Amino acid sequence: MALPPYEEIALGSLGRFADGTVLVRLDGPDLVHLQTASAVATWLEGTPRHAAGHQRSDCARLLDQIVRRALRTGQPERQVASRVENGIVEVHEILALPLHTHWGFPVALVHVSEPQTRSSLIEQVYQSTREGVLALAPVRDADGQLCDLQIVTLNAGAAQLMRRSLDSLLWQHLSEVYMGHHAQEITARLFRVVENGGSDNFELEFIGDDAESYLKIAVAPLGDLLVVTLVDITELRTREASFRMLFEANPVPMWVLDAGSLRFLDVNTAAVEHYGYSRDRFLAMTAHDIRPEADRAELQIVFANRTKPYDGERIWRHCKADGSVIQILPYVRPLMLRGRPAVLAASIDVTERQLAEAELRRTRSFLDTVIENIPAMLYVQDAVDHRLLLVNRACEALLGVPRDELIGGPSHALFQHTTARAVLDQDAALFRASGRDAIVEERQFETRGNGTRLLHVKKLAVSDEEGRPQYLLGIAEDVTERRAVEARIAHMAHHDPLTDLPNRACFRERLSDALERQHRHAEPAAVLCLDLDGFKAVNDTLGHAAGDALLRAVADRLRHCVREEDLVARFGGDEFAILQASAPSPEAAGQLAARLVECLAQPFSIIGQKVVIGASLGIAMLPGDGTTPDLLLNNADLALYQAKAERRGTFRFFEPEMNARIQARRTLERELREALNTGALELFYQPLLNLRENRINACEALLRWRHPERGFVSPAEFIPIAEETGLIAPIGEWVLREACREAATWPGEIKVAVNLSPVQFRQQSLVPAVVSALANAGLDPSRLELEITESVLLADSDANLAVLHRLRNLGVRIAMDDFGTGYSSLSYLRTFPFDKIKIDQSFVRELGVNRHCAAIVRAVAGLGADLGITTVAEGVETAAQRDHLQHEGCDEMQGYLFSRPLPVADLRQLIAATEQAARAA
Ligand SMILES: Nc1nc2c(ncn2[C@@H]2O[C@H](COP(=O)(O)O[C@H]3[C@@H](O)[C@H](n4cnc5c(=O)[nH]c(N)nc54)O[C@@H]3COP(=O)(O)O)[C@@H](O)[C@H]2O)c(=O)[nH]1
Repeated sequence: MALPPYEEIALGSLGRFADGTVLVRLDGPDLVHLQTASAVATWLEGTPRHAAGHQRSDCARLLDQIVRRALRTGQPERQVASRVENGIVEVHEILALPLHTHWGFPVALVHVSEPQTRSSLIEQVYQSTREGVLALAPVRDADGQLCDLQIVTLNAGAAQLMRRSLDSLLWQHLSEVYMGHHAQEITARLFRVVENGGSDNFELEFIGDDAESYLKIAVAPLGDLLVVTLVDITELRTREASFRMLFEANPVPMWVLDAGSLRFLDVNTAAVEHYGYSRDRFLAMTAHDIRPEADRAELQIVFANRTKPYDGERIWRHCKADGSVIQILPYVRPLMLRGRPAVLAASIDVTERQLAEAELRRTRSFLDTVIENIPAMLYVQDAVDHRLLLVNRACEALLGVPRDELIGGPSHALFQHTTARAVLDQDAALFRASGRDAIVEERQFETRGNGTRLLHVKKLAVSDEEGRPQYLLGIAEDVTERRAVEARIAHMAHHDPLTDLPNRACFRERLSDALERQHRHAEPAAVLCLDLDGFKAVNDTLGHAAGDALLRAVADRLRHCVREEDLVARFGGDEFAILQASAPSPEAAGQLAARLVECLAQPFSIIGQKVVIGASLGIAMLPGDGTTPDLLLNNADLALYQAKAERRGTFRFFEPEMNARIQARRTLERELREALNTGALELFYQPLLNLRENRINACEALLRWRHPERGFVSPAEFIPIAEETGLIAPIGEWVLREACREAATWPGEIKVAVNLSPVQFRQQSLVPAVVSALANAGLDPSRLELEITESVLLADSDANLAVLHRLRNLGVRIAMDDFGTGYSSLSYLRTFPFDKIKIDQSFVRELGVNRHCAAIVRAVAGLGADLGITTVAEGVETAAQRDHLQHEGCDEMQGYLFSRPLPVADLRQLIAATEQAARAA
């Protein structure tokens, strides 16, 4: 574009300034030089116009920048620019002025001044460097010997480092310059370079007037001159000192190793103290030496392949001087020391930490084992989302769900909907209470894999430091079986195992409740004590299995006889009790007792046999007959005792006087037991006179109890007691032995008669006892007559008949006593071949008074004669009775008329007298 004359005129009007100007236009993104003065073109390194593709000089770039800045700001821009050419530095001032023109595009007028200064670049560098540079010229004496050095040039840096002005140092002899306490050493080293050539490098401390500094000094010859370079290394030295201090005073064991040989180059005090090796010993060792043999190869590999510091990557083992091995975590940094690669290592002893961590791991493992193996289900769930975080093995087993399915799932999903809802509500309540109270409960859970289980659950809320609910810890024990066993044990503790009826303890509790109700609501009730009649015989004859079966059958009947609100209990043996609740009156209790008697009197079928027993009952009413369970039971028992004593198969109400009566009876029982042991029992004998020959045919042994206070106690009084208490067995055996022994002393034709109780037939020992008595006495069996009553054949007839046959087979004679008093006396004569019939004394007594009795006596005497059975009349007290009996054909008589029962000595006399009289007749 050709410049319009106006611009040329404008430039021309600048006069000599125009030589240093350039007019620049902004053309789009480019700057176009419209008019460039030749001086500026030269300044721009001979590139008068900027052309695309040309390498732009620094000056052109500078001009470009300042123009753009001026055009952008619309303000004049000024800058100083240095231009280096042939080692000469020219400094120009550049001024850019934005112009307002009518051309419509931005134009700037730039003025580049004449060089303001022109200087040598070397000189500038030499003067501006902070390093000191001096040139020293040798000074020789008259002999040509080097005696000093003279500063022939120095830069500002040298003057500053020597803390003097440049002018004061220039041309000075070195000997005149203060160089501190190293002056001699410095001079000597400089002289050596002058004399020997070569170069020298050294460092020294330079102490000035106010501060000390460290200089690194390099000396090199330059022709005849010495060039000395001074570098301030004070900062470096300070850093080194700091490092040294950090290293040495560091509480962490540290050392520096040669990277190649791994030899210790330096160790700090902490290392010496911690490892126990002296510093010298350390410095004589390599890093291998402080490691166990087995770890050394690995160390070598690590150092050979290491590309980066192995900071705390792994634990190493180090050996201390005392032989102990420690675990350390190394932190290693590579560095250069004295020109050689080295490593700085810090070793943190983590032995304690490792031990603690190992202990922690062990503890954790132990706890894991405990948690895993406790037989209770243990789980932890998140407090917020209820997800299970931990479950143990028992948990899996109990729920029947694998752990993987449990963890992460909501705890309530384990249960059915209703249970889950209740569990959630309960957990929420627990967290609301801030975990102050644990929840303990037993609940039935419907598990996914194990059906319904009864769990004893304890739940604890675990909160964070701020008290926010964090976890819920649950411990649950499956108590399904235990509770069942406990219930069974509780049942057993309160029930009789044979009949499953409540036992005495349970009865007492219920009786206590009944008393309480009676006390509060005046509810009457009755206690009925029941004892089976004839149970022992079943047990003895049919065996215990039959006895047990009978007791179970009795229990069933009793259950059916009472109302639901009543209670039937078994106290043991054949003792039962009934608590008749809300018994309206003694009549109602009596009706129940009668019903029970009636019910139990019905035959039982036990192991294929028909068994008939009975029951006796005693009744005590609440509260009149006692205000405590024990008293009521005791009084009902007294009533039962009375019932049994009077007549079996009946019941009695308690009466206060029973107590005294029964106490007396119990005293008698105790004394009878003592009598048997102390020899207070003895036998009297009453002769049975042959009515035809007037001779003694036999003598009946009649038991007597010589009581120390009461005198003779009648057998009619104590035999029933002996039968009830079982004492009849030893007493009966004693009578047999004693009677046989005595009879053996009598004339040979006189027999001895011994009474047998029906109870003795229940003893398996009866037959052996008879055999033994006969054998011991040496008595012929035919001289022993055993008297039995109808009752022997009444109960257990088959078994007792069998015993009778066995006895008779021994040769013993069997007599039917009290004949005529029973209902079936005659039929028994058909049942068993009796040897003798004793007509009961009640018939004899009425002879001559009651014609029926005479008829009966006649009939029995005739029957005996016809059947070949000896007939005896008992209780003959008068001659008329004797005559009558003699007339009717009775064989023998027994009674006071001839003789009362006599002590043995008297009997012997009577026998002798009778024998003598008979012989005389
Ligand atoms: N099992 C056993 N029973 C025995 C034994 N010893 C006796 N007894 C039975 O005791 C009952 C009472 O006997 P006891 O008081 O000895 O009375 C007997 C006679 O004393 C009495 N008796 C004899 N003669 C007369 C008389 O003329 N008048 C009169 N009032 N009583 C007289 O009769 C009793 C003998 O009766 P019994 O036995 O029926 O022959 C009694 O039942 C004895 O059986 C024993 O060791 N074991």
